[in-house]
Amino acid sequence: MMADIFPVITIDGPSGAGKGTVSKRVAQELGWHFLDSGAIYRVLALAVVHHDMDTTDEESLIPLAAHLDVCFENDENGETRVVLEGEDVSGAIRTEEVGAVASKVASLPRVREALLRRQRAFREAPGLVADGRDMGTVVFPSAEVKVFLTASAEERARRRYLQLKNSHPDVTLERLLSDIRARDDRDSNRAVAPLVPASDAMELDSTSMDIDEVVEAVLSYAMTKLNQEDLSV
Ligand SMILES: Nc1ncnc2c1ncn2[C@@H]1O[C@H](COP(=O)(O)OP(=O)(O)OP(=O)(O)O)[C@@H](O)[C@H]1O
Ligand SMILES: Nc1ccn([C@@H]2O[C@H](COP(=O)(O)O)[C@@H](O)[C@H]2O)c(=O)n1
Repeated sequence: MMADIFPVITIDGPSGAGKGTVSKRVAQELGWHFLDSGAIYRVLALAVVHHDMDTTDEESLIPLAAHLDVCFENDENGETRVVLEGEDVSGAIRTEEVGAVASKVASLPRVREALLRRQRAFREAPGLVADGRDMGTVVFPSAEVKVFLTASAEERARRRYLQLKNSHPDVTLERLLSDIRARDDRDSNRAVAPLVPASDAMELDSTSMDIDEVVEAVLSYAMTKLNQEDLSV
């Protein structure tokens, strides 16, 4: 497959570990493309809510996933706008409620399959940084560089709280921690593409690291791996 010639860095891990933030920064440093695969599941979840659909009805969700009318538009500040059926949903998809629906529909094997091609299409020149749960295990198993980014559930809830408290004054740390634990449990224990590190992934615990330290650690690991790949061809 032609697309396989472009290198991929995958960053998988649980909710709030910092995958999106770090992947975006790494992609900017390298001048590569960026795939936020969670946003695709979140957009699907929002469409399910908008259309008042049953999250367990796999047959009805497959066509919705396959023909999801979504586009990702980069604005002049480098921010990505997520547009679903013509409506800017960039903010609406970020709530824990939408995350919870996303993790329900993401447990349906044929829904995941329907989204595979859309995700793989992001592999373009000069390279791709992809963040999610199964980037290194299922979507890009041949990726040159794989990272599994974690942090304690308490630290992830704290990060999410700081992120949401101004826009959603009703959020509480306790509620976020229990939502994160429920989502971890669902994502890790589903039958298809569960949240597990790829056997060839570097595991990085960011609990006591700041964003710059994580970005630096990922870039330095990626450079080593990519140089090794160059030498082996
Ligand atoms: N190492 C870090 N230290 C402190 N805060 C961080 C760190 N990494 C990320 N954050 C902050 O934590 C919040 C969640 O980060 P981010 O959205 O990147 O996580 P994520 O793993 O992509 O989550 P999700 O999978 O739910 O989308 C953001 O507000 C981000 O700025
Ligand atoms: N590769 C992926 C990405 C996401 N999911 C599911 O979507 C939920 C929301 O993802 P965020 O990264 O935006 O939090 C997540 O809880 C997963 O259930 C997935 O299955 N595979």
